[in-house]
Amino acid sequence: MPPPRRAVAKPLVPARGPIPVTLLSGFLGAGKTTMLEHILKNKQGLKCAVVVNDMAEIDYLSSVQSVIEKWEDHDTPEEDDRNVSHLLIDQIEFANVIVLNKMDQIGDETRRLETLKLLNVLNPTAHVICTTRSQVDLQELLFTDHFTETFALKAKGWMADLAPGAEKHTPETEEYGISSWIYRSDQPFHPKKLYDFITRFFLLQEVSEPTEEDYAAEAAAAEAAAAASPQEAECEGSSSATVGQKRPRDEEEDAERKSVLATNAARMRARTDTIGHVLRSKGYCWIGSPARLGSYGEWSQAGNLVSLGVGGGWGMFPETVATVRDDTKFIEKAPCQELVFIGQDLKRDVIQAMLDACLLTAEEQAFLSVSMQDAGEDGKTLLLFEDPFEPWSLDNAAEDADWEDVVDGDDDDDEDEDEVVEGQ
Ligand SMILES: Nc1nc2c(ncn2[C@@H]2O[C@H](COP(=O)(O)OP(=O)(O)OP(=O)(O)O)[C@@H](O)[C@H]2O)c(=O)[nH]1
Repeated sequence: MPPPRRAVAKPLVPARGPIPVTLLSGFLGAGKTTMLEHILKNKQGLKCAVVVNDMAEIDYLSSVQSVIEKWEDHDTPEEDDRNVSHLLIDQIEFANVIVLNKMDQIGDETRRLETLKLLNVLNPTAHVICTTRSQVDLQELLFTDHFTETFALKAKGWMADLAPGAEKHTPETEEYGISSWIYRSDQPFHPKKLYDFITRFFLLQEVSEPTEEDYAAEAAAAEAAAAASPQEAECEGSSSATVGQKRPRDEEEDAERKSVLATNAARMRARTDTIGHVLRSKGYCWIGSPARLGSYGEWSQAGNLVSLGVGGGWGMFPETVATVRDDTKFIEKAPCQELVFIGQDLKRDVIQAMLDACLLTAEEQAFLSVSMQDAGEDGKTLLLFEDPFEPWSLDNAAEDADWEDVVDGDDDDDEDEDEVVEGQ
């Protein structure tokens, strides 16, 4: 009698055609190598080539179970333009499949559901798979044919929230206190008040496009460093006599780092106590300085860090992606505030009241309108309110916008150019 025929698994990938690519990313220790081994040992006839891009310098060890705490504790803005929180959130928002590994490490069912809920709010369209030792059905992971740029853009929960009519879909009940909420206003912020709000609760990282001068300064610095390299080499050599001892510069850096961490912790406490556990906020803001009125500010917060910089002119406002089909489109947008807040036990009323208090008062707005009307084209150079933010590079942004359209004018002839309104 012939031996029974062994069942041969159906290959996942067709013999011909383009080679499918799967991008696997995650923090150190998440279980990527374990997953790769699982993939490479597959019994489904799947032949895989692996290209590794090791980002070992990002010193981060976390299972997603502890994501909430890690977001708060490991912000290191000086080491990476995007801090660890932003990196983690970018990965979650971009993914079309999220593998939540090390489930054996999550003993608490509530914690598990809380994490799943959070992932769903951050990225409502991703397929989430819970695994232990990365044991995932490869059908769910590879060759899914899910990726399109539109899908990746749409995946961002905050963008879906900003889409017209999206609020209707927000569930009334908030499981585990995790929710998203939008702050909106059609009035500009007072720059100093907004700055104070941000720096009371977060670390602020101002993002600016490099200018021609920045490039020139960078090139000059590189040239100077190259010219000075023999001396530097000498210095390095002499420091070998003090092996094992910390150089003064290291101590200074340590002290600075400790101070950043202390500030971080204090702001996190203030934030949680006052406005709730804000994990993510993102959107567009409008700042009432004459030089900024024609541009929207792009606001992106994850954990302790708020990144803020000029996004573009209001005439080039990106259409919310939920309405985008194949391409990114731009629309004319009336200047406004649209900030999505995602978090746990958000104190919406407090955030609403505090941000409302950052808006220009009716009196300030009238003063702004009149001053700019009177100053004409020079209005953009007026400094009407204290503005601690770094100047925005308007090369690619507000120069294109018809900034005068965004300010109501009247016939009052107040001509106090360059006047700073004290105490406002
Ligand atoms: N308890 C538990 N341990 C796991 C699980 N998955 C992986 N591990 C272990 O976690 C450690 C890290 O796993 P790796 O697969 O090396 O993680 P990685 O993401 O490749 O790590 P890096 O290469 O450092 O980025 C190893 O000791 C694994 O055996 C799991 O589901 N549960």
